[in-house]
Amino acid sequence: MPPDPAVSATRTALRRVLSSPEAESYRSVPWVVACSGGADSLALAAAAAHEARHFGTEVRGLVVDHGLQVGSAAVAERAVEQLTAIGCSAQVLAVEVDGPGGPEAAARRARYAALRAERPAGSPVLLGHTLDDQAETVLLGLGRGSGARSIAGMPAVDPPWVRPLLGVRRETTEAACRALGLDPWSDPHNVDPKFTRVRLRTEVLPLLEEVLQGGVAESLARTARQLRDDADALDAAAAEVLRRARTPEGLDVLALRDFPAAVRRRALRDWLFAEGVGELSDAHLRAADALVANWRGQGGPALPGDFVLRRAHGRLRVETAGRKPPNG
Ligand SMILES: Nc1ncnc2c1ncn2[C@@H]1O[C@H](COP(=O)(O)OP(=O)(O)OP(=O)(O)O)[C@@H](O)[C@H]1O
Repeated sequence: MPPDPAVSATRTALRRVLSSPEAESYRSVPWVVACSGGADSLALAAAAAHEARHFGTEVRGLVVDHGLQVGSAAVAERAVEQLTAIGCSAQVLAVEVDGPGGPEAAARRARYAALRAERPAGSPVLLGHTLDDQAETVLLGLGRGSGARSIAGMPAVDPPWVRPLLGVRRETTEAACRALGLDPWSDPHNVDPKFTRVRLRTEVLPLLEEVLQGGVAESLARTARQLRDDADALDAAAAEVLRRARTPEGLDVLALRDFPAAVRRRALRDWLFAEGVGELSDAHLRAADALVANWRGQGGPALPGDFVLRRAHGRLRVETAGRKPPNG
């Protein structure tokens, strides 16, 4: 009997990503699947267990127990049971969740650190993000105005992370689990409207789908792919411009000036970052860029971390606020 269409879709998606040139080194090493016990990562694990036989490799499931919800250990054990039943070796990683930024951010940090540390050297870690997650990421990035990189969404291959299901709908992973007799865990957080993402998923996206008569999630995911290609090209151009503009005395303004603003600002952002200046806003970068492309002798902008950018003798330099060399 041919496999269920949802099961086929998850397998095809996985095969496609792991056959791509970017994933070449991952084909014959063990694959790790990060599994929460939810439908996305359980369907992913089942697809991986099936495909691994063709690739001549094996699958290890890692289930992170953040210990934040009552009964989390039982949820993790249940995920391990199901992973074992579909032919993966599996283990629970219990992590300590603390540090800045609230419990969600701390849990994410602890999860990724544990997965990275536990994976066999050279192995990919497969994550179950779906097309719906991608659409939500893009919409959130757009709404927050956080720049091309965040609107470009999550990449499919970002070593050691691999996201084979970015082109697969969440409803497909749920259908695949049903067809395979798996019993995914429903995270109560996924329906709690105190989380921004949940409201996006349950209120904003359905309304947009209705107003635009469907296809919104796919369109957002397509936008992400296109922007990713554009952002990659601009980043590569900026890296080359930056390579030529660096001098021991600072950044050569003339080597930057005639490039498009999108390239200049990226080069400036990367240079400032390398100089130890982070947390840059769009306004900071525009003010920095004005020193290059629209200079009328004005002073440079103050930058986060008590730094100031100055232009002198045709060079840009980052200085600690307070020092003031002659203009030039
Ligand atoms: N407890 C967990 N144990 C192992 N893997 C997990 C766990 N939680 C999430 N994952 C992995 O991460 C994927 C994405 O999960 P989820 O959407 O909940 O993450 P998130 O909190 O939105 O954070 P991010 O999108 O940054 O990963 C899952 O499909 C799964 O592969």
